[in-house]
Amino acid sequence: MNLPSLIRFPERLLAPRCSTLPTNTIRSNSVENVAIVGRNLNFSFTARQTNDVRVLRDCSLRIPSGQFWMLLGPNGCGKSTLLKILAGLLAPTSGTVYVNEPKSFVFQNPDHQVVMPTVDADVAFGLGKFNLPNDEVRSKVQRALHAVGLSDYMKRSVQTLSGGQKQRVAIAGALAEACKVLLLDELTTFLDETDQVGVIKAVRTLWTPLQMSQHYGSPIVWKN
Ligand SMILES: Nc1ncnc2c1ncn2[C@@H]1O[C@H](COP(=O)(O)OP(=O)(O)OP(=O)(O)O)[C@@H](O)[C@H]1O
Repeated sequence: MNLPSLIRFPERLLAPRCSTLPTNTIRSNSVENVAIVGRNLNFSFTARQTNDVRVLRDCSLRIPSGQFWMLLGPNGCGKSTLLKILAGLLAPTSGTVYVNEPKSFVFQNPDHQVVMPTVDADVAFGLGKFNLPNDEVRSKVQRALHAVGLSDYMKRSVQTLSGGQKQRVAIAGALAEACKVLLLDELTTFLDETDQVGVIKAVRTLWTPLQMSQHYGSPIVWKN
């Protein structure tokens, strides 16, 4: 995959020099405001009946905090694969990757992600690991759902939602967890143009106070 042709607004791409840089080297080299670093990423799918499918070849990228980036490229060129590597769902065949934590990945198909019976329970699901008081969970869920325009859907069964609404519930779950990196796979699958703009505004609304109070930004990478 030719990465520079896929990422819009690149600030600086790392020169591909070494394919086996240890992760701790990336961490120590990374300046405070870098959220994603990938170096010389290679990835192949191993197929039994056909030759291995080589998807990524020496991909390097560096994404500073506080920016929206978009992966662009033709069908099958490896955009989802790269996002899954950044999300930690796939391990690269070689190369190194660093992504600021916590990070969230929103699947192309929200049915793979929206798992609880009601909207508010689903948004609260990821907060379970933080052992927060109920009031705080409720407040985070309300803020996140408000940000994605679903305040009136708190008690709705997720089965009754449209694809775009489910996608917004999945994004609300990621926002509620105050992730520092949000990876969105195919934002355009279910959301119409107005909803896409709405979601981007929502993300900015919810993240701006975080950026101001905690002095870090939150890059969003989404595939289009
Ligand atoms: N599990 C798999 N086994 C073998 N090959 C796969 C597998 N998953 C994906 N591929 C192949 O890897 C390549 C990259 O797939 P990927 O889904 O990353 O592309 P993409 O750029 O996201 O495509 P699209 O824009 O169509 O969603 C494709 O050629 C695809 O056929």
